[in-house]
Amino acid sequence: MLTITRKLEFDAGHRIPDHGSQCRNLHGHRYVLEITLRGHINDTPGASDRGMVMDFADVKALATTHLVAIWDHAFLVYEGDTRVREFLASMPDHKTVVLTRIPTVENLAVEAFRILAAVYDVRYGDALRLARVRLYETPNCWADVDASDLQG
Ligand SMILES: Nc1nc2c(c(=O)[nH]1)N=C([C@H](O)[C@H](O)COP(=O)(O)OP(=O)(O)OP(=O)(O)O)CN2
Ligand SMILES: [Zn+2]
Repeated sequence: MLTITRKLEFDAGHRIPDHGSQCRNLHGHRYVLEITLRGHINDTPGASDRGMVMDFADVKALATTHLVAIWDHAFLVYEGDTRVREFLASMPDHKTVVLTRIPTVENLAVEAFRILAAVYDVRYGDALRLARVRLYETPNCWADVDASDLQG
């Protein structure tokens, strides 16, 4: 078994409602998402992905469908942030994602892990596991969620 990692990027707005400093303001980030998968190298003769744990193009496609396309250019808002939710709802067709937790990078990384882990569980079972999600909020700030962090 070994791991591979695919990096994707997306832009999103957020705020941390009770933050004591400037992060309570509406602002955005170019988030960098690193998806790490653990599996065996495919050695099936003639297979398109022979020699690979998973084709990076397929890693990208799955993550885009189930997460990145949904969060990209959206405003990620805490469900309890009623003032901002009302404001966003007043704008026709605004792309808003309502989250059950405050959109810190820690909570977003956990949510991303849960979404992607469910996708890999259904498709691949034990053959291919989501091992880690790393989410950068800025080049200097990030959160890691490892599979062992969410067990139990
Ligand atoms: N533990 C956390 N701390 C902070 C979070 C977070 O999600 N988890 N988020 C923020 C702000 O939203 C913001 O994204 C961070 O801004 P800032 O501290 O300014 O980050 P920079 O990398 O731009 O900092 P520099 O000092 O400019 O390098 C705050 N805290
Ligand atoms: Zn921020």
